Parts: sequence; structure tokens; C-alpha cells
Amino acid sequence: MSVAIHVDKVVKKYEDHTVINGLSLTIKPGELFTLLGPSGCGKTTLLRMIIGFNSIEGGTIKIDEQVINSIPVNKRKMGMVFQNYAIFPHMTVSENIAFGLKAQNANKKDMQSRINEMMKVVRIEDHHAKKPEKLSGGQQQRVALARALVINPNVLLMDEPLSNLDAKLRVEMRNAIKEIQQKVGITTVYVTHDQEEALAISDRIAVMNKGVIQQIGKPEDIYLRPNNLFVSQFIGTSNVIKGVIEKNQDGCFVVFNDGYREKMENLSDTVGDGHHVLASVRPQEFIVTSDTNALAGVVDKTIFLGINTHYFVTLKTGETVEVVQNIEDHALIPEGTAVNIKVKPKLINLFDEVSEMTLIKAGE
Ligand SMILES: Nc1ncnc2c1ncn2[C@@H]1O[C@H](COP(=O)(O)OP(=O)(O)OP(=O)(O)O)[C@@H](O)[C@H]1O
Repeated sequence: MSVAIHVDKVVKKYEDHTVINGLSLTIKPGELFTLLGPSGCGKTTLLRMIIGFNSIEGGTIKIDEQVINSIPVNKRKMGMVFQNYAIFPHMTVSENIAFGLKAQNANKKDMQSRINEMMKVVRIEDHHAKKPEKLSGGQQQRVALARALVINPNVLLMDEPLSNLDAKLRVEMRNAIKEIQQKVGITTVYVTHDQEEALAISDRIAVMNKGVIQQIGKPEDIYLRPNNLFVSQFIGTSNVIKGVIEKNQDGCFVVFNDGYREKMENLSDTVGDGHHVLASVRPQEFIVTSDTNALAGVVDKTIFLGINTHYFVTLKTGETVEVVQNIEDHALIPEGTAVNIKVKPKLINLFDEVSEMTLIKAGE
């Protein structure tokens, strides 16, 4: 049975420096939950509080109904995989995996069948007699994963497990981790600063900044409807353009600084006439058009990347935006060309200029 993790108003202080001040979240049984955020935002600190390597200065952490604040690490029934694998160089693959079990005093026959089963799950059985130096980074990470899982933990914690791998192996291993996690069905907390990795692997993501949760949601929700400007900037590429709301009997419009106006159907009721906004527009949310009700600009740079072409366009207002167009829809636009670009109003996000919080109606 998978467990839930309840983090309730936790506080972490390193001497007089408060890194996390009253953070709450719930991780559901069996889900792969990712803590995502820039370096230094407190992801590892929170992970170490869950496993018990860090003390907790306030609040509670519960596994199902049990408060675990003062339960020692070795009694928490959690497995952890680190960025640097932390497998023993002098032991073979199966000896490394056996290590965790030995500490549990399991009997020899049970131990061997459990090790074999785990090696199969992570697909490392063909290498069982090899020492780590004969394994690739991805294979070493599979051993680390098997060693963490062999003790049948309630929770699996992974701290930047793919950072030491090259780009191709990272993609292969993130698929492998997701598959293994689903097969085992274990509640997993995964830490990364890589937004693409988080989108690819997670059931849900918590985006953190400066020790504070900015948003928790499914990858697609966080990507499509970020709660605030920080999340929209951190997940994927976003252009930010200033605008003002015009509200009249015909509806609600966002008017950009050069006069281009676009009707917005999904703004929250609190948005009023004259409201200063920041529009966050992903490169693929622009359309190059012959319409003159559009942002006028000049293509500064054209980068052809096969299926898509990226254009850097300097607008009349002086802002530079990145525009991505599918090659099937457009002939390549040479540098120096004057262009008009519109936004796709259903896809873009608007934020309050001061609070930087979303102005899109919930659920739209
Ligand atoms: N042992 C420690 N003593 C004092 N300060 C610490 C300690 N560990 C972390 N910090 C501080 O706490 C903050 C959060 O660090 P943490 O390692 O949790 O961030 P992170 O989001 O995991 O970043 P990274 O991705 O770089 O590891 C940072 O300001 C860091 O300097």
C-alpha cells in the first residue's frame, strides 16, 4: 500500500537564517511529485527534512497519519537516490544492491530472490557481477535505484538523480525512472531544477522560489496556466509584453503599447478598465500576419531549426520577442523583414503588473 506525505507549515532554519517558513503540501499515495525551482530555493532542504537528514524547526511532516518529525532516518522506511549515485566502487552490482538488505538482517534465500527481482525491475541483471567502474552513468544510476528500492521502502526520494548524465542518457533514464516508479507504485519525491525533466516525469509539480511554493499542479496545468509571472518565466520560454485593459460594452480587451488590441474572453471579474498588465506569451503563441491590428516589428534574427523556425523580432515599442513558427505554415522570413505579429488570446496569460499574479479566470 502506498502512503501519503503531509507537510504542514514546516519551518527550516540554519542557525538564524530561515530557509523555509511555514511550507505546506500533500503528496498523494503512489504519485511522482516533483519539487522544481532555481538553485538555492530550498528543494534539497525540504527533501532532507522528509527523509530525516535535516531537523525541523516548526510544523509537522506526516506519513499517512503518523507524525515523523522525531523518527530517526533509519526508522522512516525511505529510500534515497542521490545525484552522484553513492554506490560502492569495490562492490559488484548485486553486492551493492544487497547492502541495504543486509542491514535489515533478511535471510539469505529471501535476500537473493529480492535482489534478483530488483535487478530485473531496473534491467541491470545482465551486469550483476560487474563493479561500478565497468558501468555507464545510467547503469550506475539503475543500481542506485535498485539499492534504494530493495528494502521495500514506503517513500522514494530522488535528488537531481540525472544531473551527472549526458543529455541523451538523461532522457533515457527519466523514462526508465518513470516506468520503474509506476511499476513499483511507490510514493516518490523528485527534486530537479530542470523544468523539461519535471514536465516529462511528474504526476504533479510544486514550483518553488525562495522557500515558498508558487504553484502545485499537473505539468500541463502549470505550463498552460501559470499562477504568477515567476512560474510562467521559469517553465519554458515566455515573452513579457506590457499592456492595459480596456473594458467597454463590447467586452474586455488587452491593448498593447503600440495600439494593437485583442479581445480577452477569459479574464477574471476583478479586472477593470485601465488595469496595467503584463502579457506572458510563449514563442509559439504568436502568429505572423498581414493584419495591421498587430504588433509591428522587424526580424533581427532568423534561426532555422528544422520543423520550427525561431525569429527574434524587435517591436516598435523597443521590446524584443521570440517567435516560433512551424515551417509548414510559413516560408522562411529573412532577417531585416518588417513583420506584423498577433497573439493567440486563448493561450496567452495576463498578470497584474504590480502583484504579478494571474488575471485569468480559474478553470479557463
Ligand atoms: N547546511 C546548511 N547550512 C546553512 N545553509 C544552508 C545549508 N544547506 C542549505 N543552506 C542554504 O539554504 C538555502 C536552500 O538550499 P537548498 O540546497 O535546499 O536549495 P536547492 O533548491 O536544493 O538548490 P540546489 O539545486 O542548488 O541544490 C540556500 O540559501 C543554501 O545556501
